Amino acid sequence: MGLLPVAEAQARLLALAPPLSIEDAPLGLAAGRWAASAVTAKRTQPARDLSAMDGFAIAHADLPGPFRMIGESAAGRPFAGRVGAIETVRIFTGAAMPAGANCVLVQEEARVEGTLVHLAGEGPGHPGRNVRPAGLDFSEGDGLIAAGERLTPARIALAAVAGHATLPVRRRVRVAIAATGDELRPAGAPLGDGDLPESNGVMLSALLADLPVDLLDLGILPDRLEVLRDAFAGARPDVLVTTGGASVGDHDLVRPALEAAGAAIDFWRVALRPGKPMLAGRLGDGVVVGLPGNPVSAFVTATLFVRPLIAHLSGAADPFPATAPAVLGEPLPANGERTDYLRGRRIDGRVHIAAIQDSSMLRTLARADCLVLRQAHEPAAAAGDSVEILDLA
Ligand SMILES: Nc1nc2c(c(=O)[nH]1)N[C@H]1C(S)=C(S)[C@@H](COP(=O)(O)OP(=O)(O)OC[C@H]3O[C@@H](n4cnc5c(N)ncnc54)[C@H](O)[C@@H]3O)O[C@H]1N2
Ligand code: MOO
Repeated sequence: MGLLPVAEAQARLLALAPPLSIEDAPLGLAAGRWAASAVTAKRTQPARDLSAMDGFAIAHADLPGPFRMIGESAAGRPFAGRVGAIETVRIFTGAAMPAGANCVLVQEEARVEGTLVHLAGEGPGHPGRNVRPAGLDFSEGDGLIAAGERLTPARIALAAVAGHATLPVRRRVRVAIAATGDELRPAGAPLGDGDLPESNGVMLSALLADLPVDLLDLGILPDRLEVLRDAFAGARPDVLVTTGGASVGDHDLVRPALEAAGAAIDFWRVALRPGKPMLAGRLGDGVVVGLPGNPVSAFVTATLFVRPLIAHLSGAADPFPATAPAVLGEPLPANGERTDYLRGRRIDGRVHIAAIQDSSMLRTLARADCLVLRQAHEPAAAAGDSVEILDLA
């Protein structure tokens, strides 16, 4: 198997499984998920003409008044009668406009004497002034959220006011995470000679925290084929994510262990730096993604592959991270055959590239606020050139 171009690998990964089944989620549990079908308005908003201000509902033709106050309209308590000639109704923001009135005199421009209201300012300039007409926001039957759009806080609120208590979403994704490597110990545990605190598993959990996942931590697995095989075969999640053991060394057993567990590997090795040795395939009814062990490689491949896979399974129409243009702070050499994601940091509007890009170095990753994308075979770039970045901030 040669090196697969990144975009091709991403497409093949998503093709391994369709989005998960649909369920109705209460609004409070729908946030951050994706609409599984189009959401339309069950009602018109506002349902009728409402006042946009606190003041007095009048007929514009009756200006300059004075007006005789005949009642009150508050939000939720509309005035039942009708505003006749040079009459007014005390009205509050969000309250229904009474019949016969077509604008609102704001209270700052009114002087009240008993039941008489005098104009004490410019007054509403035209009929309809300070009134929100019925249907200003949307009308019953309008399409509000498209299938595949993320349910942001604003869309949750929109759905609520459109009359929905639940929204159609894909079920949550069950994700199992396994770190592999004899040298790994849980963070904070005592370390023997050659031991290393485990960091990829906790990084992955953190990286997926804003996605609709139920995480299953398979912990740290040793470099032993049978142990790996049994752990991989037993988990049965929607997505199994492994880290480490993906390369070609004698102790890199993830691929053979997955195959022994019954996995069909779809691809191994991507034209990507960092992250070349990643693999993906099907295991049982789920998808397995094997990430490289180097911490920055694991981060980059999780960002480019695991998060988009979870978004895709959750019904996202646009599952891949967005890139944006930025101005390069220093020159970059021509790129080789692998698409490069360089740790960068924006200072005064220019992006500066960390001098050493070794994929073991977490401190440069933690300091980076973006990844600078260099396409395979991209020519050298000068300071001031535009580059594409992936925002990490
Ligand atoms: N002869 C070759 N050697 C290597 C190649 C190659 O093509 N030919 N590829 C290199 C590349 S690129 C990468 S990336 C690494 C990835 O290899 P593995 O996925 O097999 O990763 P490991 O060997 O298991 O670990 C690499 C490194 O990362 C540390 N590690 C692993 N897991 C964790 C974890 N959960 N938390 C923290 N740190 C972890 C591990 O201790 C190693 O230091 O292979 C190159 N080699
Ligand atoms: O791809 Mo490895 O991730 O270059 O270090």
